[in-house]
Amino acid sequence: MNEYLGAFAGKNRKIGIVVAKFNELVTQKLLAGAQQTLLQAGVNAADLLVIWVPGAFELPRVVRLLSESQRVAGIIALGAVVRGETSHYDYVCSETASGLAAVSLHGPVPVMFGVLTTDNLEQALNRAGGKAGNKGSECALGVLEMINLQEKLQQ
Ligand SMILES: Nc1c(NC[C@H](O)[C@H](O)[C@H](O)CO)[nH]c(=O)[nH]c1=O
Ligand SMILES: CC(=O)[C@@H](O)COP(=O)(O)O
Repeated sequence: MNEYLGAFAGKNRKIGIVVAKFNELVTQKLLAGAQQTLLQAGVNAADLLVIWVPGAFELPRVVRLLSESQRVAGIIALGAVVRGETSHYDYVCSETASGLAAVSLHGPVPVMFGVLTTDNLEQALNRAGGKAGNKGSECALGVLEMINLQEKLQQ
């Protein structure tokens, strides 16, 4: 697990975790998975900056502000978008995904897409520490890898 730390270790650089409150039953589990994995990898708890937003649609703006703040070396965006009766789901998913992708592509730090987009709550829970793993934990390993890659490519 420590191989993920690489250039990150000993730099006291922070990792931002921006979490949507909507479907908090799920997103709390995603956050716990991300935090546990980062701590197991050797990141200090004091170097984790957790910010809550109302829903997934608000993730891109706050992630962009955090990215541009120069306070963190990488960001994990966490959310759970569960299909309802209308097309609202489609717009929330597409705009959240494209917004976060733009911040990761054009901003100064890597952004991990940890937003579940599911047809029902069961599918979401299965991906937040259930039988299909924990998307938050996956993003934690990914953000460390991306930080290290960026460090090497910018040397
Ligand atoms: N239905 C879900 C939402 N909807 C709320 C939006 O994300 C947004 O907060 C609202 O449209 C106001 O701008 N958000 C989720 O994260 N998950 C959902 O299932
Ligand atoms: C993803 C959503 O915004 C969704 O939960 C909203 O539900 P509905 O389409 O029934 O209004």
